[in-house]
Amino acid sequence: MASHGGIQIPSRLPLLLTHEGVLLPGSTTRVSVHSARNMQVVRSRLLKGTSLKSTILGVIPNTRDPEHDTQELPALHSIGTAGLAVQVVGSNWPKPHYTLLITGLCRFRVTQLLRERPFAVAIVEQLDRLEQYTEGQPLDRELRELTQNFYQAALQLVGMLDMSVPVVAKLRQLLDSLPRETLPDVLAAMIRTSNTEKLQVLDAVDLQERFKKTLPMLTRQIEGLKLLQKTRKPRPDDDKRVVLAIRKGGVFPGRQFSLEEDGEDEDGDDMAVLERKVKEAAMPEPALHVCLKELKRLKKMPQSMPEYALTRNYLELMVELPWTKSTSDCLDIRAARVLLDNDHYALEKLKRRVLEYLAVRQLRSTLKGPILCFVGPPGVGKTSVGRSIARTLGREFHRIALGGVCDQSDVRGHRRTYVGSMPGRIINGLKTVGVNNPVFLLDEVDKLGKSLQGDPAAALLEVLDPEQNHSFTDHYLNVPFDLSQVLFIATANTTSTIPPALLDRMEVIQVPGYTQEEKVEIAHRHLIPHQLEQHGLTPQQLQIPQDTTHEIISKYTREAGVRSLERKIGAICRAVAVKVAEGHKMSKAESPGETERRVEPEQVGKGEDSDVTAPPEMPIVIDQIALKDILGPQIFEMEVSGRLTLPGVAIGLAWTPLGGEIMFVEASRMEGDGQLTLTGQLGDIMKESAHLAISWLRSNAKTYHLTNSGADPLEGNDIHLHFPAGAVTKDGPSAGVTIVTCLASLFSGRLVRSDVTMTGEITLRGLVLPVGGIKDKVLAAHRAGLKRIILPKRNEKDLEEIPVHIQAELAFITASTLDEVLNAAFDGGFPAVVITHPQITSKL
Ligand SMILES: Nc1ncnc2c1ncn2[C@@H]1O[C@H](COP(=O)(O)OP(=O)(O)OP(=O)(O)O)[C@@H](O)[C@H]1O
Repeated sequence: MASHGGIQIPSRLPLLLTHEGVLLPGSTTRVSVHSARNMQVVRSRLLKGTSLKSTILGVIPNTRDPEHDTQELPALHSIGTAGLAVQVVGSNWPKPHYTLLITGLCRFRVTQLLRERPFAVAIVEQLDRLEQYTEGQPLDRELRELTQNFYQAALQLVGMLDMSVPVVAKLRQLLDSLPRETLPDVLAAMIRTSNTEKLQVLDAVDLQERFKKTLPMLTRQIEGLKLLQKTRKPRPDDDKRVVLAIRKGGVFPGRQFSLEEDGEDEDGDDMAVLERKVKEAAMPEPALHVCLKELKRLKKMPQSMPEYALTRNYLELMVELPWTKSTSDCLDIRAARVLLDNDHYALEKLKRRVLEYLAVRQLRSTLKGPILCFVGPPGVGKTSVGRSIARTLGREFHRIALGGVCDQSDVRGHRRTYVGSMPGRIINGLKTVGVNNPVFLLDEVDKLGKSLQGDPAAALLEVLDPEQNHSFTDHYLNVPFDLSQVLFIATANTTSTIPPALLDRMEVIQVPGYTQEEKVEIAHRHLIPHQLEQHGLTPQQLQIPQDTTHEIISKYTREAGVRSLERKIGAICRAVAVKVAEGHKMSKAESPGETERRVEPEQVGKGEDSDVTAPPEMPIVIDQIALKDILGPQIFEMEVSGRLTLPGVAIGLAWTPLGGEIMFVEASRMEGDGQLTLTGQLGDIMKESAHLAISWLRSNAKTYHLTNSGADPLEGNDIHLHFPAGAVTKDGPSAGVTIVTCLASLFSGRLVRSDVTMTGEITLRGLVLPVGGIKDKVLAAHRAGLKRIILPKRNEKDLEEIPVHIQAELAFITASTLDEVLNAAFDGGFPAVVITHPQITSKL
């Protein structure tokens, strides 16, 4: 039996014949066992044997053992490696086989093959004679140098491997602890070498020769790694890693790149990056303090913990917030005026107020001013004026839609203890714009809701209050953020539903609806060019004359703003775009008849006939017929005419958040016992107005001849008052005069003038009090084609707001008493029998 450094292999060894891979001493490899002979070795030696000796096999490389017993054993490689089978794994699928894990012990030479079946057994001679080292014999100089060079190269190689510092340190330790003579075998097994090369190493029985054979393989590997590193793109934080490595004392020759294992590596990196970002975010002291604390916690947390992600998200938000980042204002009032004028037609009052506001801000260079709140019907340009303000100031713009928000945490965020907690809309907005002085448009403040989750309006109070908002604390952040540089603008459709405390902090600027003419101008200056651009059309392709715009406005839209007008123009553009794209002619396209009249007469008859592939005549001009083709039959009609043909109907004017409206009031009388029925979804104030009106008429019935026989017109009668469009809730006192007029018409049997409309609150004594929303109401009357408007006398001043050309088309009658109203509402007046009769009042 041969011996070597404590390893002693039996002189008779069962042979395992392998054909893939070469087992070298000092390394461990997996060997797949399929062939009959090898299977027998496993079964009889490894599975049955119980001694350590039986687990030592002679592994002969490069031999394919024949599948069938009949076939002769091929010539065997004379040198093999004695190996210790440390693990046997068997499987029956797809066919019975074993996988062995074998550790190479030492070389041997086959001296005599004892038998071939059922497995080969040979007498062997242990080859590795390494006593020179272990027994302290002096090495010859060449071998010593070789060994030293090899060791250095091995160190260099380990240093170049892309592994974490601890792994490299371990490898280094291993290199130091191994006897030097084993290094060629160990490293040849580790590095990228072919089977032939490994076979050469195995065959190099002489140690010196073995060093000589393996050293070039090692240097080749080092060169290869160097090349790889050169071609590899340096990562942005490579420098930092090297610095980190130096600090940790982990410098290895040739090692310049990553020092950590991949997974750990990225994480460690990320942490460092995050930490750097936290320090660079220029946050105020309290926020920085919290961040550093969280960062410390995060470093200790395993990634699998749910809190890890939460804390990380928090930190990432904190570093993204614009604590000190801001844009510089570039306000030039003259330029602002031009810009506002260019962006918006009309809106004079609003633009004037905005300019004043900006001018004051420029002079005082402070933000502590009122918060502007634009109140008006939808589509009148409130949002877009807000956007223009941001542009004039050169600031970022962000719109926060508050419609339907009924949870405090929408504004102020959720506490971080909640799963899925988020910051509120204010902080989110700041993160989006990335600066701390944007223009925030709080859209639809009047539509804030309330719920069990707290009142969002209360949270907004803090946001909007210049005294408090420098330390606004979002629940998610849990540290104050200075909002004092943010310019807040609010919009609403009505002030009535804005919480009073919020309204108190804002300066309301009413934005009334547009007149027909203004809408036409807006359409031609802004909406049509914008829609053309949106649809990829040019004015050379599509023209919409002013008459057509008038038609669209009066027949297809009924709104105070211009939003649905814009949509209709969009619909026209789409229809034309299809025609342009198809190459069809708009005129005599496919079908004769109406379609052929879609263009102006001059374009018809220019040889278009049935040429469907020819491009359409440019520009395509939308006339009334083309309009009907595209938008369909008109949607709205002047419904006034025809409805005033019976006594007991009058037209009033109402103000709604959507603008002014004309409102019909109908009354009918039937036999009964003096009951009053009111229908049409009326609010309390409206009901009171109805009762007031009835009372006044009853008390004045005699004066105006409203009864046939008795003193009370209600005697033996029930009265039903109806306000059509019952789906819409109506409230407010301004229908008082209309109800009186309607009932007066009913009782007197006279028709109200068909061109008259009115508004005004009444008192029991017959006085007419002023009401709001005059401009919107007048515009609605004008839209509806009514010519005569009865207003409370004290509202006369509001007429100034009405454009002159509209005033010219309307007759305004101002009244301070109901008597004046009735006289103006009926043709030929509404005379009282004895106007100054002293008994009238005494009858009350
Ligand atoms: N005076 C105007 N000049 C030019 N364009 C206008 C004007 N008024 C409104 N517009 C245009 O009308 C469209 C609707 O306006 P915007 O969205 O600002 O309405 P809004 O008043 O904010 O409505 P909402 O109350 O529904 O939010 C926009 O495309 C806007 O450019």
